[in-house]
Amino acid sequence: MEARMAALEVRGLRKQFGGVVALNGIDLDIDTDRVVGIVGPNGSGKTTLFNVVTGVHPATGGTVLWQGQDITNIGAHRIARKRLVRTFQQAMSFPGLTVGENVRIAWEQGRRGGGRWASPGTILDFVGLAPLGRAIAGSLPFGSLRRLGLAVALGVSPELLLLDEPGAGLNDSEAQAFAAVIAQLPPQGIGVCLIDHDMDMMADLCDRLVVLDFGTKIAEGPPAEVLADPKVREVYLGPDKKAAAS
Ligand SMILES: Nc1ncnc2c1ncn2[C@@H]1O[C@H](COP(=O)(O)OP(=O)(O)OP(=O)(O)O)[C@@H](O)[C@H]1O
Repeated sequence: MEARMAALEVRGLRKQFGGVVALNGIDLDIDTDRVVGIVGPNGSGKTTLFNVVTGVHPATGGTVLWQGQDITNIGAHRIARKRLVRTFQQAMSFPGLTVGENVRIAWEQGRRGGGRWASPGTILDFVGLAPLGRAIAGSLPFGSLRRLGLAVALGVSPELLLLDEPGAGLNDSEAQAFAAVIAQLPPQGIGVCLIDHDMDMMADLCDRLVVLDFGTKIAEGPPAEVLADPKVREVYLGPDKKAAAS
């Protein structure tokens, strides 16, 4: 029987910035029917992984396959057109335009080659921004701006969405509401891979966690299993505190 391929297959991915090895041979499979979380301490290579997979930075070595095609180093715009889309920590939009106009621009881009949304309004409904469609984007409170960032990313009809710290800066109830929207993406056929430091949210939301440390994958699996792994506890708590906590 032929082995089934994951939508995104990362093999031996390496990235060096001068003498700094940010990614040290990462292997990763990601499907589009799941929420996969990437966690790890500051500087462990999470954002660099997103940047290299989506062509923002060239890889130093290794390969990235998307739907069976080698997309390593083909450039960020070509990768985004293949519906492998990332968001940045800073929500992006045209601040002088309305919320609806921002989403329409992305939706029109996504419609070329067959978008999944019937109209910009369906995206606004999905992310809970419909009542704010006529508001000027630049005037939105932070929580709504985050939703707009998601709506714009969804507008281009991703099959896999890479979200970099979507919960950063949100209060607890905003983060919970945002997580509830993210959880609805895989049932719509949109896979999610996200980076976040909020371990409670990640444990609730993710089907699988991948843990990076110094550019190396040190653990991967269901959240409860991964968070109980002594290697992971050591990375987060340190060897002394791990002993005290156990
Ligand atoms: N553009 C760059 N130029 C030089 N070094 C970089 C660059 N981007 C990342 N690095 C280095 O690569 C390593 C991994 O950084 P990265 O931002 O990927 O970590 P991270 O896990 O996303 O961290 P954080 O949780 O703080 O966002 C760090 O040592 C960082 O200083």
